[in-house]
Amino acid sequence: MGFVYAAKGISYAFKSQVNFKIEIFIALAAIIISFILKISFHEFLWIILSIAIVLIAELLNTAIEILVDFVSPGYHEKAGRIKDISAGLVLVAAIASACIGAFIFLPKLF
Ligand SMILES: Nc1ncnc2c1ncn2[C@@H]1O[C@H](COP(=O)(O)OP(=O)(O)OP(=O)(O)O)[C@@H](O)[C@H]1O
Repeated sequence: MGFVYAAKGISYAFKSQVNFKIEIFIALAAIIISFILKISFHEFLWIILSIAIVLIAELLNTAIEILVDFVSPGYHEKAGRIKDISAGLVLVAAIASACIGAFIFLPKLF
């Protein structure tokens, strides 16, 4: 039944996080563009991996934010620091994914 709880967690992240919705939208767009541009199987694996790291980062960030708010509801410098670092991990994943997407898609477009 672990799958049901996992689905509940992903569903919560989707409903509560605007960024997660945007990332899902970009992921679907990337998959559609992959088919339109007929990228290779290995290139498609990189796209899947890129999508996964961003979604995993966003889920982790969401969990960390909830955990911080739970253990430290008030203002605390360290609570803010943890959230900033957590936001940083999403940014690193997003930049890496954008680079991978650009390296795969751009040469096929221009
Ligand atoms: N309890 C806190 N103590 C100190 N600073 C905080 C605290 N909560 C948030 N902050 C600061 O505000 C920033 C934004 O925090 P917030 O919880 O609103 O996250 P967010 O990035 O806006 O995420 P989301 O929009 O997904 O809820 C944090 O990165 C941190 O710098």
